[in-house]
Amino acid sequence: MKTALHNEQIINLHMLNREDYQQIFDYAKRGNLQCPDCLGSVKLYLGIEHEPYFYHTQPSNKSCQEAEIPNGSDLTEPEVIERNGFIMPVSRSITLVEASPKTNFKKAVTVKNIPVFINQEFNKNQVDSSYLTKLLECGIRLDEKQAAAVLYTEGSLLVLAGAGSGKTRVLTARTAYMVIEKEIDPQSIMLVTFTAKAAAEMKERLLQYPFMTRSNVQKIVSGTFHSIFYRILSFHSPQRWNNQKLLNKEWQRLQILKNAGREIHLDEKQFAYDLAIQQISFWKNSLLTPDDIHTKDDWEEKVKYIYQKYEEEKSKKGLFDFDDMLLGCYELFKNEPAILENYQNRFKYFLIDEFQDINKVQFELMKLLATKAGNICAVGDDDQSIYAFRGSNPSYLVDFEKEFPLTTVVKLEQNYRSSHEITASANQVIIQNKKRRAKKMIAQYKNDNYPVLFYPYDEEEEATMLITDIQEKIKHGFMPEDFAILYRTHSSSRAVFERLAASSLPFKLDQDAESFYDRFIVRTFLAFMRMAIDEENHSALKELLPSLFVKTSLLQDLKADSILNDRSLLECLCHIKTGFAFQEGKLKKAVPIIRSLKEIPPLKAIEKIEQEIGLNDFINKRGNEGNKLEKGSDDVRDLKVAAKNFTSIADFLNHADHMRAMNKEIKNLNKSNPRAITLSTIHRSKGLEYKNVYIIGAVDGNLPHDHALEEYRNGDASSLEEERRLMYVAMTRAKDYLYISFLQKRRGRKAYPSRFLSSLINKRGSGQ
Ligand SMILES: Nc1ncnc2c1ncn2[C@@H]1O[C@H](COP(=O)(O)OP(=O)(O)OP(=O)(O)O)[C@@H](O)[C@H]1O
Repeated sequence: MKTALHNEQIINLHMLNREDYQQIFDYAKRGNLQCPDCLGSVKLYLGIEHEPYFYHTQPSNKSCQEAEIPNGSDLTEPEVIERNGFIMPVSRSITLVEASPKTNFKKAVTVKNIPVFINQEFNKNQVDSSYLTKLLECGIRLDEKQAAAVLYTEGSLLVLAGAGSGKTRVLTARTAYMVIEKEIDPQSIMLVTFTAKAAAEMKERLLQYPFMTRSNVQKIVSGTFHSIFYRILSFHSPQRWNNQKLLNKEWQRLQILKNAGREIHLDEKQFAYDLAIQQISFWKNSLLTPDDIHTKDDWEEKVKYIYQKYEEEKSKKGLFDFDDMLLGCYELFKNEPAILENYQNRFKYFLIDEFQDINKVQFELMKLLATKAGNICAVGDDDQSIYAFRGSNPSYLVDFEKEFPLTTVVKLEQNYRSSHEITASANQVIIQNKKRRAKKMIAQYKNDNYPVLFYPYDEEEEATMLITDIQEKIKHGFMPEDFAILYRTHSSSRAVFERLAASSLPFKLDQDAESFYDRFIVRTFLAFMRMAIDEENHSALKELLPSLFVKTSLLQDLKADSILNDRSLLECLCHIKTGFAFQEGKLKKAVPIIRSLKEIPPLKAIEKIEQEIGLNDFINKRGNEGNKLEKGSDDVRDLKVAAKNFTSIADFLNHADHMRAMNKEIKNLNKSNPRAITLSTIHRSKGLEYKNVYIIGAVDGNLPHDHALEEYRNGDASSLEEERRLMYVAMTRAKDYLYISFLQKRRGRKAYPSRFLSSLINKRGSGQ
């Protein structure tokens, strides 16, 4: 059904402006739409599988007729007027829409452009081994390549493990084989994982192997690089490496850097300290002291200066950061050969997971320890290297044989996770990267569920469409834990969070994911609106003062003025003495503008704050515009998209407060709920798998991110390749169903499908 009644007026989906679909969806949700025929309540379907249509919420007694669209030859645009935000034909009839049909909706398409599936019987153990037979008896099956990697224990081994190829299975089966079958002392095995969670999972899985006892598992030295090397350091000098001296909070490090920055007059608000912190960590992990650095530009020169000062300050106070744990151990081994030898004699076998994410200091440490015994097994996938910003470098994996010339290489190319349709699509994306080791994932099965590419109008509709899809699937038997919604940066998840929060679906999100409405620039805009509806709002005033370049210390004067002269806090801004006539003039002008905000919808209010109060200046200074990933100006665009749904600022503010509270509640409630939909950045989803995966915001500027596109335009393709790997990681999390959203508008601007996927849409494929 393409028509419905709203306030006695016909709404026809063929006539509706594309951007109004969401609003109609919301009207329907509130019960404000009727069937033009039986006047029963109808809703709007806005999902992925079908084009939008109205449907009865209760079965209708009548067999309702569709309000027909004339089948005329008149395809000229009808005369239209705008009413209640909707475009309506001027001469319309209630039951008949006199207009030419125009379908604004772009239907979802499926990926078809992939090779046919060839059924291959790979999962047979062709290697004759009693160990493999024992494993099979316990239900643990290894394919030929996996078996080869498990049984090869002496010498250096590189396991190139494609996504979903069972590297965790290989690492655990190999460790169990060494301990149980080869009777290798578990204390001589070092098993390094990328996260503490992975280490715990590895131990848990090891216990499932025949004859592996808890005591054996506990004897294996396993953990992250940081945990293992920190244990070594604190054993040798517990005073120096006392964890009380660890700078474990980012603000602690920032404070030292900002103090150093003041010496060279760096503007605290404008200088991108968060990037500087990353750059310093990158240098440290690359074993570069300030003296080794040849700066590329003025920015790096400044970062180098504060890096030097940061190191001096730390050593003066005996403090250390996470990077120092690895550097400290590296220095210990270099300076104390006897200690190094001791560890070289103790550890005989090294297994390193996620080798593609290793950085220089980690690589050098492993080399120091492992070269003597020579039994090193590195497992990784260069296509899943996504931590370059932390100093990770896939070239240690790509060029592994240069450092360990007698290496045996085993390629695991069978993908046990995803269907052929998903695997082949992901292959097609990743082969376009130039810097990689050639390999190809081969799926074990096909299910005819081709990845779906869908075209929401904007972020709001994207959220609605995928929640509709999830609800439909749950009705058909899927569980909430079968779903993951993945995004490039956390800020892209605002609309999805809001839609999920309004539904009854359980969902979980990263513990460090702050609410969109808690972001600094967003809070500032909201403070203006709060002040407009409550002129005595003390905390809102405090929050907005910096954006007017008024010192918060003047807050006391404002309060005193308010009491003494009996005027509202907002009014007091007109009388405040800042010492600058120009600024006082601006404040006088700002007050009536702030007051006027309460009369207008929130979207208009945001524009007014930007343009008439002049917040753009403030955003330029304080909005982290120097940042690569998260800029204040982008937050303002996101805020406008969110505000579009509201007609009054009071409602919008209530909504924002509710969402902030929900963010905290959801994080507490579903922290460890295994029965929940996962909302996650792509980075955090690594290593995980779900039956259904939705990748949202797959458009140029987001994935690939703008910063990578800019670097590519300047001749450096490495970030773009890393972004493509992110897309690959996201796609390969899906087992059975994969949905990718091509927003038509992102942050209020026209958006274009991610260039990474053009080979899946166009027959001829694409370049970078
Ligand atoms: N030989 C096998 N036969 C059947 N299933 C297997 C086999 N090996 C692994 N699997 C299954 O394949 C899936 C992927 O395995 P695993 O999580 O170990 O992959 P991975 O290589 O670590 O993936 P990624 O690197 O993409 O995170 C798991 O569900 C695992 O149980």
